[in-house]
Amino acid sequence: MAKQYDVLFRLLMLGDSGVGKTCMLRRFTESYFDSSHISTIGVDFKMRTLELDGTRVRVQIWDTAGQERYQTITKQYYRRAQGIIFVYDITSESSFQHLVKWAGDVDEYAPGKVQKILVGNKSDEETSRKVSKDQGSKLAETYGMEFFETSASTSDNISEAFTRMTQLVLRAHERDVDDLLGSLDDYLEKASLEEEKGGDAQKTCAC
Ligand SMILES: Nc1nc2c(ncn2[C@@H]2O[C@H](COP(=O)(O)OP(=O)(O)OP(=O)(O)O)[C@@H](O)[C@H]2O)c(=O)[nH]1
Repeated sequence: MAKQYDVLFRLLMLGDSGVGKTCMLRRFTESYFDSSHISTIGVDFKMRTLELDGTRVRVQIWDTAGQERYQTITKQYYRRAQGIIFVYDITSESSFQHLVKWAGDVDEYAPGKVQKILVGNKSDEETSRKVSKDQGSKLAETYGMEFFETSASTSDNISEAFTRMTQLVLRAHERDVDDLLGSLDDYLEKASLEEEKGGDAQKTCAC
């Protein structure tokens, strides 16, 4: 069966417990919002395929537990990620302050080439806001990241944030992807020639 995508990337969501990581992921992958909070245990993931600049990108998005007691487990996933989404809750000052810790952990455990964005979630809760948009934007600038305010509840900016994250990763790995697609083209050409000759060609494409 033909492969449904060209490349596979792994993204990781980090941030305090309750900021809305699971809800954001559900909104993006299943267009669904649940107002209950069931804490993630360890890690969980969901997939979605996007078509970007003519490339079919399959993203495997890892949702990590924000609770401290799972940190030993979640840190093991840092080094396998190509993109990291830092999330805080705009109604929680502490979740914003803790970003220093999350970013420090990533510097320690994640690969240098990893792409990062900053997201302030729950933008629908304007009346309970504790972190201004300006504060979020300035912190993102300090870290050299792009910044989004999102709402998993209303869906505002959710697709934009995940899509941009994926695009940044795709661009950072453009050369690898070009090499991969080039070898895939060679393979398909060879396979069709073999088919014409009645032969059989096989290749396992690991990305
Ligand atoms: N108003 C509003 N509530 C939200 C939003 N996103 C999440 N929530 C609520 O915030 C609570 C926590 O959401 P989760 O997605 O479970 O939080 P989490 O970051 O995955 O938490 P952990 O798994 O413990 O790390 C839930 O009650 C959600 O309904 C949002 O955009 N707006």
